[in-house]
Amino acid sequence: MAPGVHTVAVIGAGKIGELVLAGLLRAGWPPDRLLGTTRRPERAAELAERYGIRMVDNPTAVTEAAVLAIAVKPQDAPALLAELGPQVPPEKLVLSLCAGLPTSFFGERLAPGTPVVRVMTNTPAVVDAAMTAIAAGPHATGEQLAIAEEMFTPLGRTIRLPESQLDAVTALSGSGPAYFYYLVEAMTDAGILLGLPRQVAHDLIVQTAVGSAVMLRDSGEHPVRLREAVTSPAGTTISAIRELERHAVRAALIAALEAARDRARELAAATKS
Ligand SMILES: NC(=O)C1=CN([C@@H]2O[C@H](COP(=O)(O)OP(=O)(O)OC[C@H]3O[C@@H](n4cnc5c(N)ncnc54)[C@H](O)[C@@H]3O)[C@@H](O)[C@H]2O)C=CC1
Ligand SMILES: O=C(O)[C@@H]1CCC=N1
Repeated sequence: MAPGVHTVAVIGAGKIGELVLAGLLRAGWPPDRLLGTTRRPERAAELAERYGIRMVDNPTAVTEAAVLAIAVKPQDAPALLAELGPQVPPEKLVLSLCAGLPTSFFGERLAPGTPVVRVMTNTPAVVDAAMTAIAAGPHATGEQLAIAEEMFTPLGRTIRLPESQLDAVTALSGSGPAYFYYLVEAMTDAGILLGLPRQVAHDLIVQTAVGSAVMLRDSGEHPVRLREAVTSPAGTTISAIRELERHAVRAALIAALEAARDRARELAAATKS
């Protein structure tokens, strides 16, 4: 599919919506094939100026776009769908970028047969390094999944998964960048404790994170082997690893991701009350 064959409207152009619009423009989408909507007029003016795209109201987006990418917070989705759902003709493709909400949430609020594809991307989309998972809802065809894929592949990697795995994906890769930034913050603090200037500590950790990530991606080696190669007998690394184990960092990460998955489920459950 050539970029811009379909007009795409991002409904709720906040942080993620903006990343998608900017990424599609970088991928060659013509600005006149992109629309955005927001609640605040100042935000609409800012995006129109920054990207040269047309910011419209929600009903205009529904009329003019073939693909509606819903990027509001899950908590705002019920009100949005109450307003918009009855206006969406079933030949439109609805992409949900919302954490937690199953495609059935949209199915219940849209005309019967409207195709819905659930997408979970992440903020490294800003540097075309996103991880995006795509899942078909009941009425989405292979062709419609391919449209979602062709929109998100220029922003990084995409993977097709069953919808039942999307809450876990949200916990791992959707929220994932935050865990890495948290680790960088904590390791930078450690550098300060060890007497390094903050900027030096930051630069050391960022390049170490980039190098380690590229090695993980490109070497094909298991992370355990990569870690073992750093861990010399009676050396420095094993002393650090012993402390990580003593503080149950592995168990903390497992619990943290389980909590994120559970929160995704709660967000969906809250739309039923
Ligand atoms: N921030 C992240 O890293 C990720 C977020 N997501 C999902 O993306 C969605 C958006 O998240 P963010 O961009 O972080 O939130 P955000 O709050 O920055 O963006 C949401 C935007 O929707 C607008 N909005 C709300 N109701 C509207 C309506 N009725 N009509 C038009 N615009 C409306 C808000 O004004 C806001 O600009 C959420 O569902 C979230 O779960 C998914 C993956 C990663
Ligand atoms: O924190 C959140 O709810 C969103 C979804 C995934 C990343 N950020």
